[in-house]
Amino acid sequence: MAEQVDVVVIGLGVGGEEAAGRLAEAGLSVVGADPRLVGGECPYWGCIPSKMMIRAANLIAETRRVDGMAGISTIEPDWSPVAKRIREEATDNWNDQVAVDRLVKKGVSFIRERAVITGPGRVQVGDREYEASRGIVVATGTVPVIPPIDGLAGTPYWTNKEAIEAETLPASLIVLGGGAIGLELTQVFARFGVQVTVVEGLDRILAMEEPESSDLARAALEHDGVTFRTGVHATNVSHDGSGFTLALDDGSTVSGEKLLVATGRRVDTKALGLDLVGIDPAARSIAVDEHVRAADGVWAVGDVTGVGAFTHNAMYQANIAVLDILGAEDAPTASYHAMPRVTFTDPEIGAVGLTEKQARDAGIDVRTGITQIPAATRGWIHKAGNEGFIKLVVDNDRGVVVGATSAGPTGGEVLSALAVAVHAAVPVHSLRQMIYAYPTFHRAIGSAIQSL
Ligand SMILES: Cc1cc2nc3c(=O)[nH]c(=O)nc-3n(C[C@H](O)[C@H](O)[C@H](O)COP(=O)(O)OP(=O)(O)OC[C@H]3O[C@@H](n4cnc5c(N)ncnc54)[C@H](O)[C@@H]3O)c2cc1C
Ligand SMILES: NC(=O)c1ccc[n+]([C@@H]2O[C@H](COP(=O)([O-])OP(=O)(O)OC[C@H]3O[C@@H](n4cnc5c(N)ncnc54)[C@H](O)[C@@H]3O)[C@@H](O)[C@H]2O)c1
Repeated sequence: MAEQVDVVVIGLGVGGEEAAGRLAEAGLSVVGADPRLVGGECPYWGCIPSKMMIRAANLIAETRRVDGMAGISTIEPDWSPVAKRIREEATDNWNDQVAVDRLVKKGVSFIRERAVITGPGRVQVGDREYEASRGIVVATGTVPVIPPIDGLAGTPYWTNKEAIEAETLPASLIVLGGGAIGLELTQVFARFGVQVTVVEGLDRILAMEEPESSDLARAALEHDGVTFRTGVHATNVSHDGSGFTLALDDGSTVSGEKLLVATGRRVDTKALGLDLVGIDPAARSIAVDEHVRAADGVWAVGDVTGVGAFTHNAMYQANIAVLDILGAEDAPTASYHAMPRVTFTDPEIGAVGLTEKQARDAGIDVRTGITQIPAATRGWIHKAGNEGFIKLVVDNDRGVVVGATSAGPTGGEVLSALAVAVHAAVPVHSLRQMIYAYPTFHRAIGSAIQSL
C-alpha cells in the first residue's frame, strides 16, 4: 500500500536539497531520497573542496610572485594541510550528518536509498512506495563520462572523486580532458610540484569558451610547468602496477603515475522509470519548460536538465520548481540568456551569455570589443600575475551586450557587472556613460566598451 505524501524529491544534491527543504518549510509533506551524501557532488567532491585546493595552490603562486616585487620568498609546498582541511572543514571526512540534520529539521523525511519512479505520481524508495499528490522532483545530477578507450576500464584511474580525496600527490599525472574540472585540478597539482600532462581531444582547451580564454589558460598553465597535448585521442590505456601509459592516435605515448579522467559528465537516468511518466530515459538530459516541468506532475532541476552543470543553476531551477509546485502567484520563469560561469584557474576565467561564435551562429549582427588587463592601470600596478582581458559581444541591432568574458585576477568577481549588463540588457550607450572606479580591475569594462 503506497504512503500518501505531497512531494517526493529524488536526489539530494544541491538542487534536490534546496527544493526538498523549501517545500517542507512551506508546510508540504516531503520525502527526500538519496543513497549517497546529502548535498551531492558540490560540497563533497566538487566546488567546495576543489576551491579549497585552488586557494592553497594560489597562495603558492602568489608567494612565488614576491621576488622582484617585495623581497625574496622561498616556499616548500606541502599537500598535507590541504588534505587535512578538505577532511576536517569541507567534508567532515565525507560525513553528511550536519546536512541530514538540517534537512530533517526543516521537516523533510529523509531516506538514504535510491528512488525509482513506478508510475505517474508514484515512487519506490527502498522497500517503500509513495504516492506524491503534488509532484515528483528529479534532481539526480550527473556521473563522470568514462570514454570507451581500450584498456581504460580495468585500470585504477581517478575521477574527480579520487582527485579530491587524494592524501598524497603523485610525482606525475596525466589529465584526460581539458575542460573546467581538468584544468582547475591540473593547475592545483602542478603548483604542488606534480608533473602534469593534459591530453585534450579538441584542438584547444576550454573549448566551450572564447578562443582568447583557451590561449590565456594554456599560457598560464604552461607557466606552471604543465604540458599540453591537444587535438589527439588516446587509443589505448595500460597500467603496469606503478604507472599509466596512454597510446595516442598520432603514434606517440604519454606516461604518468596517475591518470585523471575529466572528459565531461553524463546523466544516469536509464533505470529511473522515466518512461512511465512519458520522459525519454535515453535522452542526453531531461528537457524542461520555463517552469522546469518535465512532464505532468514531474519537475527536474540541476545538472540532470542539461542546461548548465553549475551549482548556481541547480539552485536557480530549484527555486523555480518550488514556487511552481506551491502555486505561487508570481512564480518566476526560467531564462538562461545570462548564465554565468567561472573557471577558477589563475587567472580566473569568468564568462556570461553567448560567446562570439555562439552569437554569430545565432544570426546576430555581432560587434566585439576587447581590452587587455595588463594595459589597464590596475593591471599595470598589479604586475606579476596580471594576465587577462575583458571581451564584449554586442548585438548591434539591439545595442546590448549579449555575452562577455572577464579573465584575470578576480576575473570571476569582475564578471558580476557584466552579468548584470547581459541579464538586464543594459544598453551599451548607458554602459558607456557609467563611472567606473579608479583604479579597479572592473574599470577595464569601460575600456572594453570604448574599444567597441
Ligand atoms: C570537481 C568539480 C568542481 C566543480 N566546481 C564547481 C564550481 O566551482 N561552481 C559550480 O557552480 N559548479 C561546480 N561544479 C558542478 C556542481 O558540482 C554541480 O553542478 C552540482 O553539484 C549539481 O547539483 P545537482 O543537485 O544537480 O546534482 P548532484 O550534486 O550531482 O546531486 C545529485 C544527487 O542525486 C543522487 N541520485 C542519483 N540517482 C538517484 C536515485 N535514483 N535516487 C536517489 N538519489 C539519486 C546522487 O547520489 C547525488 O547525491 C563542480 C563539479 C565538479 C565535479
Ligand atoms: N568552476 C566551475 O563552475 C566548474 C568546475 C568544474 C566543473 N564544472 C562543471 O562540471 C562539468 C564537467 O566538467 P568536465 O571538465 O568534466 O567537462 P567539460 O565538458 O567541461 O570538459 C571535458 C573536456 O574533455 C574533452 N574530452 C572528451 N572526451 C575526450 C577524450 N576521449 N580524450 C580527450 N579529451 C576528451 C572534451 O573535448 C572537453 O574539452 C562542466 O561542464 C562544468 O559545468 C564547473
